[in-house]
Amino acid sequence: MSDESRPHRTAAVIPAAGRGVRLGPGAPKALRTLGGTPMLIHAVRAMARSRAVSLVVVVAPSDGAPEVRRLLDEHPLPERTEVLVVPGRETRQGSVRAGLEALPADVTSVLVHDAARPLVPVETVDAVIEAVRDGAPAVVPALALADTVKEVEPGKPGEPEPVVATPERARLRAVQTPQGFDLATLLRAHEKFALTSAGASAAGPGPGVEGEGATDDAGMVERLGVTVVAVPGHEEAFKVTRPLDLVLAEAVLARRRATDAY
Ligand SMILES: Nc1ccn([C@@H]2O[C@H](COP(=O)(O)OP(=O)(O)OP(=O)(O)O)[C@@H](O)[C@H]2O)c(=O)n1
Ligand SMILES: C[C@](O)(CO)[C@H](O)COP(=O)(O)O
Repeated sequence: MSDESRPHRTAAVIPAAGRGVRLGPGAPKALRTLGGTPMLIHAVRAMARSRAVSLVVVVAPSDGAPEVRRLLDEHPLPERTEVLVVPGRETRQGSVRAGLEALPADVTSVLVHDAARPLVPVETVDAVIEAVRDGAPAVVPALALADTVKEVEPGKPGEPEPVVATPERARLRAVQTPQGFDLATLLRAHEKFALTSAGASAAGPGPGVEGEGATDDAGMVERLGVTVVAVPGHEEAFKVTRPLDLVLAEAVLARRRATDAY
């Protein structure tokens, strides 16, 4: 819960330490370019565009912190924005934790934003921050789905998989980042996750969380029994995961540069 007597300070943690295996061979995903600029720099700028974010912690590939520091120095941010770089860990959640551990004591709320979502608009960032500052302990930007979703019994790759259920689409959302949190709540969630699971819990998932451990930070907060709320996400906040996403990201960026002096 947020302490009303403390002044707000919001930081953003950007996990950028992944390899980008699904994108195919090449440099670590966050360092690959989009419109000539590393994806990570786009993501950092997306956070810094919000006047409410005064600190960005970049979690670099474990052997790439000096290179990331150099890139950040070459792409300066508004003066109001401080940037720290820390080395990442083996899993996304480990990398997020490394970023949280670097936060100074005056930070009260935090955004966790994938470097792999370079084009999130500032309106989405601000909507998440506003909901946290209004008292929600955990906030996710989310979109309704266009496809029908089936639950299957996973089989061997390439083999038909039996469908076991069709969840009601109107109740489903695809969640994006930045996800926003009261910092104390997210720290508690990470501590519990690290203690109970070292990844995936032998005791099975907590309330409202399916299989494979938590794939996002809000999922870990759900395990505490704390309510997570969704605010409208944005189509352009999509995650660059596979090669086709890179084509779409280049097109969105080219359109912005042509129309918005981006
Ligand atoms: N050990 C890891 C793994 C992931 N990430 C970050 O978490 C975000 C979301 O992860 P994802 O899109 O899955 O990136 P990768 O893990 O790089 O992708 P892949 O699974 O295809 O290798 C990315 O910004 C990625 O850099 C991280 O900081 N540390
Ligand atoms: C955090 C996330 O972007 C929310 O949709 C997503 O869960 C990350 O998944 P990934 O497999 O680590 O890319």
